[in-house]
Amino acid sequence: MSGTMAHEQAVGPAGGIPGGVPGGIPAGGGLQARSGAALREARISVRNLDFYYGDHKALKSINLDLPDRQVTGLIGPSGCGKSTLLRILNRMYSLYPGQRAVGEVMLEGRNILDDGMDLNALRARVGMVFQKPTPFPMTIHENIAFGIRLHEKLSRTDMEQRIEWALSRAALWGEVKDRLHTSALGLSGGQQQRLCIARTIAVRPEVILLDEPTSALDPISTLKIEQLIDELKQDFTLAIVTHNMQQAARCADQVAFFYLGELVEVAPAAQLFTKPQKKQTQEYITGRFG
Ligand SMILES: Nc1ncnc2c1ncn2[C@@H]1O[C@H](COP(=O)(O)OP(=O)(O)OP(=O)(O)O)[C@@H](O)[C@H]1O
Repeated sequence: MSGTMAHEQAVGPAGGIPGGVPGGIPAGGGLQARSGAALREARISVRNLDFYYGDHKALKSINLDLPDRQVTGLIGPSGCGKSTLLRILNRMYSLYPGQRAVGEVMLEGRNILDDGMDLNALRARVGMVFQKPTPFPMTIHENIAFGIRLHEKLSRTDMEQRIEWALSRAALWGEVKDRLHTSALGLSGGQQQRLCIARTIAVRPEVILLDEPTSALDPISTLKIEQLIDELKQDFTLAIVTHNMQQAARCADQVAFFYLGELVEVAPAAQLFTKPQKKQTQEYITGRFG
């Protein structure tokens, strides 16, 4: 992902291997997966999806539903295709010639892979937050207003209300309300990541994609983002890529395990972590391979 990431971050509308390393789950022990609610109806349905980087087929026949206003965790070893899947869900890959998706990604009855899809509108509906916080080099206020202006024309009052709403939903308002017109680059890493989440929320998306959103953050900032994810699912459908299985267990209602471009297993989090159906899943979550 790294080579293309800076470009993708700039155009965003609003925007290891765990075996034996932190994030791996010891066999049979210690995991508190969300045992929660039954999975809801799909907000996004992926059907028979293949993806190509030139001749390289990076995803093979993926079928996956993202349940409405719930969190789907995407896990699997490095290079298995997790980030690639996220980049398909808001057509980020379309920025690059030679990258191609075949199949269906249905959002509200429409295949977003269709040629006629309005990509600007799609990226407002399906927002993305990246691994490294990526505030624009402008004020906190402008960081939020910039994305809104790409999609909507709001009166001054409505704009101010929307900015406050987005920062509040991202659990940042209290910390920044007195410094809205100072540079976003003066915020801590964790605050910057919440600002990026606020920027994504500000255009009122239906779906929020998070690509390892806490891997650059300290444990306290990580906890805040995880709490935020839990709150955001009241209104938004979320998908989170993570290498940290405890994080997947804490945050996700449903977990999908990928390996070598294939979706090996998808299940409610508690089930996947306690009773995986596939040997590869079992081996991965217990840190026996990566
Ligand atoms: N721009 C690219 N051009 C060619 N191949 C790519 C490109 N980006 C990713 N790939 C390949 O596609 C496959 C899936 O990569 P992807 O980044 O989706 O994996 P990932 O599971 O997100 O990995 P990580 O956890 O390390 O971020 C890998 O084989 C990778 O080398």
